[in-house]
Amino acid sequence: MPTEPTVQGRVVAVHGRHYGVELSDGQVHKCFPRGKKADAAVGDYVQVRFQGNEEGVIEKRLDRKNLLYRSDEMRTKQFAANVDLLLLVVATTPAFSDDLIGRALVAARAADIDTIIVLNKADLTESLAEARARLAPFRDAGVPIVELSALDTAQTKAKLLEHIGGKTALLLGQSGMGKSTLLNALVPDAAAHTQAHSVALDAGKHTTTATRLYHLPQSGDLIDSPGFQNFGLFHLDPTAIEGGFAEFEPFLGDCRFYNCTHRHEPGCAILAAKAAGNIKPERHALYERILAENEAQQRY
Ligand SMILES: Nc1nc2c(ncn2[C@@H]2O[C@H](COP(=O)(O)OP(=O)(O)OP(=O)(O)O)[C@@H](O)[C@H]2O)c(=O)[nH]1
Ligand SMILES: [Zn+2]
Repeated sequence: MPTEPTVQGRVVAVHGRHYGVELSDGQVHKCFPRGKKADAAVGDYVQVRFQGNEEGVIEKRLDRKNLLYRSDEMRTKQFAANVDLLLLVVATTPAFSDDLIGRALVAARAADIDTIIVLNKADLTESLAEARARLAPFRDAGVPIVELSALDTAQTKAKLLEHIGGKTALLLGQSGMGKSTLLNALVPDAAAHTQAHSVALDAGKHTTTATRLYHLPQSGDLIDSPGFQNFGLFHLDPTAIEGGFAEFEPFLGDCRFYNCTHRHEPGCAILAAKAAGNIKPERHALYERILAENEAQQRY
C-alpha cells in the first residue's frame, strides 16, 4: 500500500487517547498517537498521516515553546502547550484559593508564560474590596490584574482582547469563577465549536471535562481547560520553585550560602527582605510549603 504523506495540524481537543487535530482547511479530524505514549497536548503542532481513512495517526509532535502542567505523586496533568498568555480567572465570590493561584503562577513562570489575573464578577461590589485585598500580594509581585464582569460581553472584550491580540491564551481557574461565561463572551460560537469537536472525537455532547482550543473571531486563540482543585508542582526543582516568585528575584544571589534554601539560614537575603516588608509573609509561606512537599515526595 502506498504511504500517504504527513500533513501538519494543531491539536485543538484531547479526550482520553483521542485527539482532535485541526488541519489547514479548518476541519477537525480524530487522530490517535502512534504507540502507547500520548504526549501531545492541546496547542501542540503535530504531523499526522491518514492512511486512506477518516482517522489519522499522530506520527510526530513538533517542538513546543512551552508546556504548562501540574504534577502530584500520582500523575502528571498537562494543561496546554505553546501558550503565550495565561489568564488566571478568580472571582469576587465564591472565594478563590490564593494557594492555587500562587501555584499556577509558579508553574507559569517555570514554563516562561506571562500571566494576567482576571478578577471576574466585579459587579458583585460587596465582595470586591476583600478580593482586591487578597490579590494584593500578587499585584505587588508584578502580576497585572484585570477587573471585569463576564456577564458584560462588551466590557469583557474591551478589557481582554487587547491583551490577547494574536496570541494563544489559556483560561485557567477553579470551578465557579466564571470561565465558561468568559469563554462565551469572547467566542460567541463556542458551543458550536464544542459540538464539532465532540462529533469529531465521538466524545458525546457533555464532555466539559476536556481541554479545547477555540479561535477568537478577530485573531488569536483561547484554550479552555477544566477547573482544578489542586496544583502539585513535583516536576519543579528548588531553583525553579524560587524562580516562581518574581519578588524574590532582586535578592537571589545575595544570601551568605550559595545553596541557601531561604528558610532558616543565617545571612539569607530573602528572609531579610521578608523582615523588611519587601516580600509578603504569605508568599514566603507558599514557597516553603511547595519546597516541603517536594522534599517529602523525594523521601519515598
Ligand atoms: N454576577 C456575576 N455572575 C457571574 C459572572 N460571571 C459568571 N457568573 C455566574 O457564576 C456562575 C459560574 O459561572 P461559570 O461560567 O459556569 O463558571 P465556570 O468557572 O465555568 O465553572 P465550572 O463550569 O464549574 O468550571 C454562573 O452562575 C454564572 O452566571 C459575573 O461577571 N458576574
Ligand atoms: Zn536565602
